[in-house]
Amino acid sequence: MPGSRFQSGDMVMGRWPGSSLFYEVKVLSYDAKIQLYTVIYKDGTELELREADMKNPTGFKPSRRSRSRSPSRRRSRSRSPARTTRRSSSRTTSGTFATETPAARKEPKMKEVLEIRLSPVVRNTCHTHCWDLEWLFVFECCSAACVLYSECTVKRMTSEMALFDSRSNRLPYGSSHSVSFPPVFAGVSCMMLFLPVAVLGLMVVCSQEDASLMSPPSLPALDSLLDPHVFGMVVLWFLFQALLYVLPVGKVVEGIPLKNGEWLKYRMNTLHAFVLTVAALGAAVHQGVDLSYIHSHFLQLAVSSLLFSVLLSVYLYVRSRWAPQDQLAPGGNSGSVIYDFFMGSELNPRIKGFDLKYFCELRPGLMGWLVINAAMALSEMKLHNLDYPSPAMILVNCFHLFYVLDAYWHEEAVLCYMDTTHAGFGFMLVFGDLMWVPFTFSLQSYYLVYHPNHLSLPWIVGIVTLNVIGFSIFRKANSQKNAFRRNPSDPTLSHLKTIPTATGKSLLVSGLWGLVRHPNYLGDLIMALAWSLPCGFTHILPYFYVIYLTTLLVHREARDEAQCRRKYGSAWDDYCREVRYRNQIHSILFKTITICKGT
Ligand SMILES: NC(=O)C1=CN([C@@H]2O[C@H](COP(=O)(O)OP(=O)(O)OC[C@H]3O[C@@H](n4cnc5c(N)ncnc54)[C@H](OP(=O)(O)O)[C@@H]3O)[C@@H](O)[C@H]2O)C=CC1
Ligand SMILES: CC(C)=CCC[C@@H](C)[C@H]1CC=C2C3=C(CC[C@@]21C)[C@@]1(C)CC[C@H](O)C(C)(C)[C@@H]1CC3
Repeated sequence: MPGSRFQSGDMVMGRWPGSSLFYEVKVLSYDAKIQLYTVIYKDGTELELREADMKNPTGFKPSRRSRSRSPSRRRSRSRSPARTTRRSSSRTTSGTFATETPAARKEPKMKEVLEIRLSPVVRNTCHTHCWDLEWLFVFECCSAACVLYSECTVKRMTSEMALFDSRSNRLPYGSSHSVSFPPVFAGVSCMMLFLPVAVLGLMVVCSQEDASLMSPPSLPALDSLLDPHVFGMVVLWFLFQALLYVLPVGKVVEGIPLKNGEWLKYRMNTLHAFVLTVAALGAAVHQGVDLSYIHSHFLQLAVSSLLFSVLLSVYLYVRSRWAPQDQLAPGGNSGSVIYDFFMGSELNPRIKGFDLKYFCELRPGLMGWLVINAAMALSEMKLHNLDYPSPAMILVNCFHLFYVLDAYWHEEAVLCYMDTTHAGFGFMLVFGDLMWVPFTFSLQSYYLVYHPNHLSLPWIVGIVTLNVIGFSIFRKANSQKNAFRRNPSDPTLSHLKTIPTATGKSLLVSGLWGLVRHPNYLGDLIMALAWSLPCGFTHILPYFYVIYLTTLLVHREARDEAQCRRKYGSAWDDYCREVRYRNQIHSILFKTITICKGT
């Protein structure tokens, strides 16, 4: 391998992506064009690494800190004869550094080939301009949050295939699925603290005249943040939406089959609920209720939503302790309180027929987001003495409204999304649905209240066109896949080319799914960009949503690829050969993120 530092066959230390841990790897090849080494870890995991993520073993001083420090790890070791054996064998063979990769610890039986590409280092980053620093900062935060979110979910999803102790539904001790996997355990704890603080921090910065992440925020008094009156309003909002959910209107459909062969029923009435909410709010405004209260109490509302999310998560955790085993999410009882609290144990927690996860995913948060947007438009008019909201505010409001209405129109499809079918309902999703969605997705309209941005007609046309393109891709891709999954022999889909798999399901290889893998993510990202552009280019903050979604979907895509490869085996490889492109925006942005992380 001329020109490269390491030669094929060399044993070196390679960084495990997303962590600071190094493991022994063997160099297989080097691609000079993309400057990446293909390496193989001891458990068979093959990855592509850049040179900066590889070190010479000579003089390498690894540490075992992360292993020995994790209390949960210590606990599970001592309880687990299997782990003791494994540990001692790994210690004797590994010498002074870790030889098992996290993947091996997670899934000892299955060797997976992850498609993670780390990009070559580009050293000329521009740390001089404040805007660039902001980018870097937001990238860092988002990548950290989303990597951890993904790692947690990967663990949960891969554990579906693990052998469960049939009586307790605990993962077998010593199995790779124990929650002591250090980045996950530490990640869970950090995320629970970091995410709410991040949301509040973004909101504070957004309300400042200079909404730069680099300027010191003027922090509000802590005791002003929790207002019992505002908390009461949050509870009322939740109860009002719950009331609309149980109204006997709208058709009832069956979800996907559960482990016990049961089919849960769901009432489809989000659109009815939306219309009734608009009517109720219209009546309230007519009666003199001032919606700009939402703007003036924005932080207090977020803190109350956080408190509500915590209380709901505690309730979910406690009730999951008594839940029958067949109602738990895959790997839903890991044995770690903190992990189960965060990830959620029950798959579909219900109170009688009231499905808490399905309700939270679509209603209080998404509808709350729209109400916040409307309140921001009113506040903008009030603050700047306008007869109408500004064009930028109208665009942002319309785009978001359209996105949510689309989700409601295709409500049934949500029953098949990964979060509904696989994820437990715990703090992560509760917080995501009730705080993250309404308070970060509305940052653009909040930003515009204090930072008006003039849009010329060509810009408006350009932005609307971009949103239409993004939406068309997003909708067409999701509809094609959903229709195909619902009824593969639908005559209207007979023209689509497919690849059969051993599971009996087929993979679409034509239409949008034949052009690029995960075209739905691409459409979502293009829309996200169109939502930020009305806010101009003065600050990075309105682009938070694009950055969040990119990082989330990049990892979601990597996770889904790994999962599909395991599920469909060689048929998936055939699909990848046939559809060579992954979502290209992902690759570019993922590379940018890793470059930023590496510098
Ligand atoms: N706004 C936001 O914050 C977020 C939005 N989203 C959006 O939610 C939507 C759903 O996302 P998500 O559930 O993650 O993923 P997808 O809807 O893309 O589902 C992935 C699954 O689709 C199936 N699949 C993949 N390729 C093919 C193919 N070629 N033919 C047939 N089936 C295939 C596989 O499942 P199987 O084979 O088992 O059917 C795979 O596991 C997306 O549009 C995404 O953009 C997601 C997260 C956050
Ligand atoms: C970092 C962190 C707290 C992550 C939590 C992630 C959740 C906020 C998102 C996971 C998947 C989501 C989806 C939507 C909203 C965001 C969450 C909950 C969604 C309901 C938005 C509307 C779309 O049309 C959708 C239905 C496709 C989408 C489904 C996934």
